[in-house]
Amino acid sequence: MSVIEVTDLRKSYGGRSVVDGVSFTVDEGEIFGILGPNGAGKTTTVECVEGLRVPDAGRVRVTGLDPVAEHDKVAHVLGAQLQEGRLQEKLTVREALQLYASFHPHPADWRPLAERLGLADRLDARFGKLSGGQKQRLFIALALVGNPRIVVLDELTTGLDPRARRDTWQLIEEVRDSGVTVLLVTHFMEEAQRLCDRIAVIDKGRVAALDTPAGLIRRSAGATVITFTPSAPLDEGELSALPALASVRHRDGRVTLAGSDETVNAVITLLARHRITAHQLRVSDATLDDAFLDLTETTS
Ligand SMILES: Nc1ncnc2c1ncn2[C@@H]1O[C@H](COP(=O)(O)OP(=O)(O)OP(=O)(O)O)[C@@H](O)[C@H]1O
Repeated sequence: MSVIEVTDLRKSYGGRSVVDGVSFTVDEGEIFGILGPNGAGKTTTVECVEGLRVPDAGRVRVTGLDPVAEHDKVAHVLGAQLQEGRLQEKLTVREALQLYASFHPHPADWRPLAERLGLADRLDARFGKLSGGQKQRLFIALALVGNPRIVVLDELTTGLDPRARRDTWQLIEEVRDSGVTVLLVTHFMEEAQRLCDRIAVIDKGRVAALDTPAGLIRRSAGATVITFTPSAPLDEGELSALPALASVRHRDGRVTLAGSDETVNAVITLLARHRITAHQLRVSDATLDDAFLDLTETTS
């Protein structure tokens, strides 16, 4: 069952189109990622879902509700993460949780929520004194305190160290496991690959691809990557004529080819023919990073 439906969403600022016909649906219980380069229109899209911006055209429904016309009802089913500047420095964790719980008709009990998010011993700490990771955990708690069915998290782990980021990922999985649908906006491929059931790659205001992380990798042109240091220079013309080749890169004497299994076999034959040895030969599957670059480059 879809809990979010976005159909042909459009939004311009000062005549410049930043969201240009975006459509996707989010199923109940999934972690749905919105991934894209800076300025792609990700935040504008999710803010239309939250009812914070009014679309120029298109249709947005959250559990069947219109986020603009029925904003109050949507605010109770959809929990949005606050942007950092929106919480007063002097507010304590307890006060923030109590305040946000008071906005909702059927709030969650904030005490076990604080416990679950590792904030139980920080209840009297002021917001301004929290670490980056603690602030992010508080934002998740505030987004969940209204007992929403859906939570929107935008660039949640930006600025966190690797450990805090991993802890936050675990929390997001726990939130999903508790039955809440997650709409996650992110820049980080690793984050999207690890967490998301499906991802919409947004580029220049359009959906460039929508699939599972594995599906996005499969559909990118260079799904297999082969890297080696040749014992003698290779002929560029012969390299670029390899079958199913998506890209060739040279760096510090190493050659990296993206393509398919066919490319791998052909380059090995080519090397053997020229009696060139491939040192430190590595063959690997492309990552979501490779797929992302491929997908966002080809839509220009
Ligand atoms: N209120 C506004 N008025 C004018 N332009 C805006 C406004 N909000 C966003 N923009 C512009 O619209 C474009 C898309 O912005 P948006 O924040 O949706 O992108 P994004 O994909 O979330 O980017 P980022 O990853 O950098 O946050 C950007 O070029 C931005 O400068």
